[in-house]
Amino acid sequence: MKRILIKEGTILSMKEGEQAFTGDLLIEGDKIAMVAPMIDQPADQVISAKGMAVMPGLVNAHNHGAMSLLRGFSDDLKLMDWLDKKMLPAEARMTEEDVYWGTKLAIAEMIRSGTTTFADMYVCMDAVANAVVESGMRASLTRGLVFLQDDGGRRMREGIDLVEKWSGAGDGRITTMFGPHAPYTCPPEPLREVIALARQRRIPLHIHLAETKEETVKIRENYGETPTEYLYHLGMFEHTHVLLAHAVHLTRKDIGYLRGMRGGVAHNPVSNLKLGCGIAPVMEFKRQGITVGMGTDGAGSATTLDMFAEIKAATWMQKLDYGDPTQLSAEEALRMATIESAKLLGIDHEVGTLEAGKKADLILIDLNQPHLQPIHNLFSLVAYSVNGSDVDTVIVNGQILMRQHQLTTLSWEEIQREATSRAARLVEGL
Ligand SMILES: CSC[C@H]1O[C@@H](n2cnc3c(O)ncnc32)[C@H](O)[C@@H]1O
Ligand SMILES: [Zn+2]
Repeated sequence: MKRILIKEGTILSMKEGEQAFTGDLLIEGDKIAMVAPMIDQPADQVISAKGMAVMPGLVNAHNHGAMSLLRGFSDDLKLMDWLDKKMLPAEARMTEEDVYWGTKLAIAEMIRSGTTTFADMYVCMDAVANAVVESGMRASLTRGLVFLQDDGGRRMREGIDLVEKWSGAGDGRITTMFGPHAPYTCPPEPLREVIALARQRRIPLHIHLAETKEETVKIRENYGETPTEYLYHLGMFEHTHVLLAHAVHLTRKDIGYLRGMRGGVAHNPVSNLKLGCGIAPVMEFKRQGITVGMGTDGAGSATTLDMFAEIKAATWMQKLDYGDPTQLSAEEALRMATIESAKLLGIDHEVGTLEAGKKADLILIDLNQPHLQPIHNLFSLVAYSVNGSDVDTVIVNGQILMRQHQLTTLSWEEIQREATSRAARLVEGL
């Protein structure tokens, strides 16, 4: 079993109530064996973390990885126009191979900016899973289910195939969910079916909820309810772990329906800002004891997959919304991007904090840079001043995926070549 010893780092464990301290961390195989001020043990590889922050890898709780091929193709549109007129036509041209290379492009970007786990909702999930297995990343995978046209059950079958074929693959790095896309693309009957299936098989659900005002108007026209009430009355929040992406437009009563739910909300601040969707009631969710994690959404809307940008945006949005800089502190935002997101994915027993017994998913951030000195408070520095490009080293499941900014499991030249030509073909004439 390989032993990696990380020496003299500034450790930000993200354990509740623990402050940063100078110390060492020992990895044995795929797990953290010890975190302490000084570890004097033999190791196969010693990494000096002097001048570096050592923290849990970031957990991106909502993404559509292969949409990185559509980054920058269509901006400054309303969500429904952006989706219906631009994204869906381009996605209709996507082959399995496009999804594979688009996902690899996303994974390369995520590793380079310190993300070690991502939740992905997309199509051609064999391609996504292969990209995850080969890269060494950790992921929660979902086949997105749009039920607007009858396809004879093909999409649902693909969702079940994903769960049966890939749960636990990649040495346990892959978990799966069922993914009804959104209230406005899922009528009651198929939604009831997928909820029943999730309950029967004990598989979580991943769904977009109340992202725009237009969605609330449409669902009221169709069903006479808010999007949250619609899901609640179909029984989605009973006995099922649910990951709700966005959750921007909820009434007080809606938030009440979520109280006590399993799972929680994946907040996507940059996408919400860029598409002008609104500000999610993050502080109210937290007050009601609802878990709130963080994601980027796809690069087609967020434009980058840098979770450090999301952390900043999340805090700024709450401060602005309340006109009060004490709202959503640096530490709270960092918790959302690590342990709270891990809870949403149902893997908080494995990742999200640095402690003995958990999987060795961690990042080293180079603090020896002008914009990261001096160091008064590490939570503040990491939340407000660090950028994704400051991440030096990334380890997932005990495997080094990036060392001194160099990817070790992926060929950037190959990804760049494939992504460039495929992206051009997807958008030609659209
Ligand atoms: C059927 S796979 C997932 C599906 O979701 C689309 N998508 C990407 N971003 C968003 C968003 O912000 N709201 C709703 N749907 C979104 C993506 O284009 C795929 O078609
Ligand atoms: Zn999304």
